[in-house]
Amino acid sequence: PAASAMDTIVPAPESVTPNPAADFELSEQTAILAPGEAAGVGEYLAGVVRPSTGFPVPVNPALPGTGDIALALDGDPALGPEGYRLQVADDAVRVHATSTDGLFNGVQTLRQLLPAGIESPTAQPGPWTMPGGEITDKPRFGHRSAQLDPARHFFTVDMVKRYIDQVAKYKINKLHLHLTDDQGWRLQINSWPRLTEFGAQTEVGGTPGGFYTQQDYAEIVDYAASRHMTVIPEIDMPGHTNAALSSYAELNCDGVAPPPYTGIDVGFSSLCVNKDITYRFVEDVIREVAALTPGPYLHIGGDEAHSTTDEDYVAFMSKVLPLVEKYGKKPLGWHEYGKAAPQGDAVLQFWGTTNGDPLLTEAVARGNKVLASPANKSYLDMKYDENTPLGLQWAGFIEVADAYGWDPGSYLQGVPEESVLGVEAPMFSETLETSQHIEFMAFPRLPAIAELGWSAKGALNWESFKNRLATQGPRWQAAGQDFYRSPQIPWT
Ligand SMILES: CC1=[NH+][C@H]2[C@@H](O1)O[C@H](CO)[C@@H](O)[C@@H]2O
Repeated sequence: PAASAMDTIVPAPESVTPNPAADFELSEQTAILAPGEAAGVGEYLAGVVRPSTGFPVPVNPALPGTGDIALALDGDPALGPEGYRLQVADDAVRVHATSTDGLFNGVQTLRQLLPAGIESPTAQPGPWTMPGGEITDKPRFGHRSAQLDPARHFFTVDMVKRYIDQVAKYKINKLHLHLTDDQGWRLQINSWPRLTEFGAQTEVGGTPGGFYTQQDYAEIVDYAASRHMTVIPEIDMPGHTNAALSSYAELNCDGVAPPPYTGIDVGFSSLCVNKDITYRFVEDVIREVAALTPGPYLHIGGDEAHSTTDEDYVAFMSKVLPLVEKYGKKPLGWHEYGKAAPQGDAVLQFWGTTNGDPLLTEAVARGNKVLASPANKSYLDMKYDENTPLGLQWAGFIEVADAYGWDPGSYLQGVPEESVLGVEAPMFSETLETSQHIEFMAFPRLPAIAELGWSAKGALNWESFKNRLATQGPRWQAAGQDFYRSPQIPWT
């Protein structure tokens, strides 16, 4: 077991210096001091500690005083855009950063220094003691992403917010939403209303589907931003488009709309590459989605276009990629779209079960970056083992040690670390319907992927990780969040 709670942080910080003589006790008198722009993070922290301690924990703009937790935007530039310095002394706690993102990351570490009960939504007995010492920290990769698939099974705005809060604890800073697929179109597009009026009616298994109005989507974007997370919307094309094709007969090459699809096969649908209306459709969708998305990326999918010839696929992508740029976004796509040789600032998301692909080497040569999400390491919808009641197994079983046992900076052949944008943990929802399902599959493997994205290469160590991960179990229990009690972890 760790000597100090300072040695249990997930993801592993860059440097930790415990000082047992300087424990800090959060008390009835503690205030959070958060001047100027730091106020938002101050209110967030107060929202974490008030319910479980029962203390008032006011948030003040005043300068630091004794007995207070102070958030200050006076960080050393060397901390970078997301780094922080956390100092815990017996009379005060300080978080220093160069940005509110850095303060937010420091607060995620600070909350892990408090006992597990701090995560409870109801008042718990104290004492609320934090171990003394100092932590200096910043991420290895700037892109650390979690993906949700509301297309196969629809997830409400509240379910998405719940997952945002759960993954933010591990310094995930991107949320990829797989908004469209064969089984459902989940985002209202004003210029093509039947996409949701008709195309959102159902889901895998034939149960009622659902969709996000543009206001719902804006609410998700704003909530994610309040957790310092950027939303990356995915409009999957030209394959995985049965929901759109069933909504508009004219989008089909033969002018006949297929019925809504509630199975889990892939590769049977394709937009009609040779029709002009296809590109009016795509441009309208990209225009509306880009206008709703403050973040820099728009994910255009591109996977499993088995009903589109390679020639047609390249022709399609060659017309669509300029539209992404036209509306001010950078293209992200599953790595097959490398066939269309996207320009420099495009990103290929690798989802293979091998150590790379020639398309990645070609992409690196063009100056593209690669987002690492190998399906046999990072897919949270894979079963843990043959007994897992939920999930798929096409990429193999993924236990926690598998999810942790690779280095994103060197795993992909022909992709040097400087070409790796970061990591993502996809979670496709063919078999997942509820928040409990999401939590059971995401925890404890999501924190493993989060550590691979955040911690220094030299800090990646299974013995250390599994012991630190073990201390997260009581925190998830306190929060009323489900997780899989992997036999690989010495749960505390
Ligand atoms: C990028 C990608 N395309 C496929 C593949 O991942 O596997 C997923 C299930 O694990 C499936 O839902 C998805 O449609």
